[in-house]
Amino acid sequence: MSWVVEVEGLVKRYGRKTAVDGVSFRIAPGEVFGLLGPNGAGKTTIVQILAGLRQRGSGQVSVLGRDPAKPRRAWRDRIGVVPQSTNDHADWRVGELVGLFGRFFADPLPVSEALAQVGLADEHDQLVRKLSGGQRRRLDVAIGVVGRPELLFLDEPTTGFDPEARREFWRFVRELSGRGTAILLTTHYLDEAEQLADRVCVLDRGVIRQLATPAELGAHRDDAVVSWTGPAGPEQVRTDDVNAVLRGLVDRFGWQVQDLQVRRLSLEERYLDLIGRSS
Ligand SMILES: Nc1ncnc2c1ncn2[C@@H]1O[C@H](COP(=O)(O)OP(=O)(O)OP(=O)(O)O)[C@@H](O)[C@H]1O
Repeated sequence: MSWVVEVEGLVKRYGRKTAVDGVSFRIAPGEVFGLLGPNGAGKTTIVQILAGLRQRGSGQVSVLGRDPAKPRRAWRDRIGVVPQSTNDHADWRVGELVGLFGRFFADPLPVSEALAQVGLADEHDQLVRKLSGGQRRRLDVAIGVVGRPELLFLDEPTTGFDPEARREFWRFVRELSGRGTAILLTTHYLDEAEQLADRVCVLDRGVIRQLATPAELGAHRDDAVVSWTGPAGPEQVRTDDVNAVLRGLVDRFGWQVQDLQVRRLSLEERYLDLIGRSS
């Protein structure tokens, strides 16, 4: 297997702050790889290093078979980057702008096709400043895919989207990966990673807490939450021994335990555990 991305022992420091602390992972062709983590986890730093936009401190990195620290024109043609925030280009028309970026690539998509892929076909002649927030973000993505990248970096692509726009965008990402594009997606949203990613890398404070498929991430939820209403009001405990908790409750209240509920730990709670922010 030839990996699209190979990262081994990546470290990046900004002054005395260690932003990325010994991270290793690989991305396969056509894979959607989710980098999930809270603010400051190191996601953008990793994307920038892999996209050749920032120098690493130490470690080995190979992207499409090359070291991104020494980017070449032909290599850049094979990747697409949708950064977290982009310049505005407010007075450009949508189609002109995508066409301009397309000219940087050897074999760009026709503008109409790039716009159609992100659902902006009808906005070809629209001024960028007249687009909604969600439409602008889709324009960023059209610019990211116009060069037919083999690997696309999407840095928090759906921040500010309404639920419908997010679902549409998710459909687009699935189509793109279905056509063979590998995608590195950074996100704060657990549901987005769960929906889109073949594998999810949970990152916190520069360290990988877990690297697993979404199903595996959920499968580790051994703990349960038992809740009831006692004399002082609602109470709950987390436990890996539900029977012991239930026996304790019966000892206290007899068989009249009010509002008794037992549920599995949610994926969200599991994620918060992983990043050390227990609910
Ligand atoms: N240019 C910089 N100079 C100094 N520190 C930086 C710089 N860029 C990032 N950092 C710090 O490095 C850490 C990781 O930042 P990074 O932007 O990579 O995280 P992130 O996971 O992308 O966060 P967010 O979700 O908020 O975008 C943070 O503590 C941040 O403050």
